[in-house]
Amino acid sequence: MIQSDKILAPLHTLRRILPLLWQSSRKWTVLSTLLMALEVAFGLTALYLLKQLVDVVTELLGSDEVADGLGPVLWYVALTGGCTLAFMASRALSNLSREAQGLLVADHIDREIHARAVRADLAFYESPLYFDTLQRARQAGNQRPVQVVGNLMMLVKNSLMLAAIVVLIITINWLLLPVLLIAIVPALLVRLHFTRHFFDWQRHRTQLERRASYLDWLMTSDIHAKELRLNQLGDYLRESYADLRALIRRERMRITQRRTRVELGVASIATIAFFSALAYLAWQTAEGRNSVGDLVLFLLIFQRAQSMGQELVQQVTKLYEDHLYIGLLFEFLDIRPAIAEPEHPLPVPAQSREGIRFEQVGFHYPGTNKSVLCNIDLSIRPGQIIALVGANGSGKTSLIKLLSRLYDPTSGQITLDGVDIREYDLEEYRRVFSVIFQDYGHYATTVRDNIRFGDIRQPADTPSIEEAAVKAGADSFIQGLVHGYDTSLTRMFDDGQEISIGQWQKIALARAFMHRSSVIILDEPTSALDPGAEFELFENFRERIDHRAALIISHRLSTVRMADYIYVLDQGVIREAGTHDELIKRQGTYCELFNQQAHHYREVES
Ligand SMILES: Nc1ncnc2c1ncn2[C@@H]1O[C@H](COP(=O)(O)OP(=O)(O)OP(=O)(O)O)[C@@H](O)[C@H]1O
Repeated sequence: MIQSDKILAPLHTLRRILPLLWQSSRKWTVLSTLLMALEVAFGLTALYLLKQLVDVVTELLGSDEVADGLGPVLWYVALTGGCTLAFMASRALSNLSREAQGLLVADHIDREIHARAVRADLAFYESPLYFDTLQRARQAGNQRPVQVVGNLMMLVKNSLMLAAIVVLIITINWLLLPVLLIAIVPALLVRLHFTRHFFDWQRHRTQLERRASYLDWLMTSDIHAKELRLNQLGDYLRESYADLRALIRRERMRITQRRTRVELGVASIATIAFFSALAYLAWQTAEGRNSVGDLVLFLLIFQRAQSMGQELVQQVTKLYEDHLYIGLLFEFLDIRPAIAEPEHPLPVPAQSREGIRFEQVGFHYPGTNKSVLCNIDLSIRPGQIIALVGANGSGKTSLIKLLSRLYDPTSGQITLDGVDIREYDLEEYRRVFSVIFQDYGHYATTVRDNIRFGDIRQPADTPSIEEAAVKAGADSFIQGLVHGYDTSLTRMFDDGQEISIGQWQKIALARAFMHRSSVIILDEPTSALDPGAEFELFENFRERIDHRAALIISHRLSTVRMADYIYVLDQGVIREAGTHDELIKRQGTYCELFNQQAHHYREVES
């Protein structure tokens, strides 16, 4: 059963490749298959005609009517020449169409990989398995599906030619057939074995390769360039990289050396078999049981058969390898997000009445069992400004991730107007929010696009971009840039300009203001802003956000103070909740934190 599964697996791969080729480019798929079939047909016909020509010439040489026989000879010459020309033309066109098809299929596969990557659950990025699968899919290469069809055609062609040669060998002496098998079959088995072995090794070694790529990236990217120089990490990283590469190289060489030894053994057996056959034929010829012609034919044909067999072995190995690697590609393409659309999604209410409620929500990250949030009850009513306060690691960002459905709770539920948010259309639901995370994006594109990414459905020239920048306090510095809103940011491409971290944060704020969402979520929105900018942002915050609801995370309690309601998180649990005045009166954690910060300022003042 297992064996038959193994044999049928390449057929299964083929069944998946064909629709992929068909989806990528119907026209080129039909054309290149047709041209490849023509190439094979003309190639075989030309060979057959050549054989006929030789037969006719041989017959003619033996007859007295040479002049009469010239007609058919010329006829065969013309036919063979025409066929050879047609073979060359179809081969050239077939190569051309395969190349065109290859480019389209490669782009199609990239698109499919990107489609999976942008929809994959956030949880995937937290699992090394995701990166391994992605790396392997990339390793598989986007040209393989096209190669498979080409290799398959060549395999058919070579098999037919080998079959013809086998028939010829049998006509000399059928006992020579096992010799041919000894020359081909063990080599095939050895190749298949080592292809699988190498594939398994590579699969097993994906993380090591990724670690090496990571070190390479550390040494060559700009992100760590400052620390790398100041902490003089260069030599350490180079050594670590060299050690990893040496380990990978050693393991690989070990496999290659073993393969070379076994292949040499197999080739020696084939050679011994060949010379034994030769000796046998020579003996038979000496005994008069074979003609000298048979002996010469054997020498000529057998070598041809052997090289044909080698090609065949290569093609079968290649097909097997393609099947293994394409499996890796499909492994990635088969990834399905767990945060999925419900079967019958509900439309999100245009105007929320009750707002959002967390009801006894608990959460731990996939693959861990540490509880990050526990029995959370929290509500955000329309137009209400909520603040979340808590020490590092208390679960504030995780709560936002649940709210924006980047993860689903492990217990309890979150509702919008009384309906579990898992019932809503996912994309529509996510549009309820505009979020800036602490690690917001720095996009290497224009200022305009950096802001427009907050609501990509808007046109590039929408005045909303400038309005959002004004609200975020970013407009004045943007006007001062060389090309204003059309300035390209980061130094990654020509004409790009770098800006300060605080300026990046203002652009991220503008991005959040760009989208006319019902709820604005800001995770540490002012950590890099100067006090003046921060004061300006929160001075008339409610008007700035057009009286929409907001959820703000901040360690600066001066910012938190203006919120309508404050939740204090501690180790994933809500310890206190209330307005600023209520919490101060309670004299709990919030009051203590607030007094610590206020005391510090008072000290500075005095
Ligand atoms: N992707 C993750 N996978 C597993 N655990 C995580 C992940 N992200 C955060 N955690 C854990 O969850 C807990 C809460 O993290 P979270 O980022 O929500 O805290 P936070 O309150 O936002 O902290 P900070 O104030 O430092 O931003 C921490 O103990 C952290 O180690």
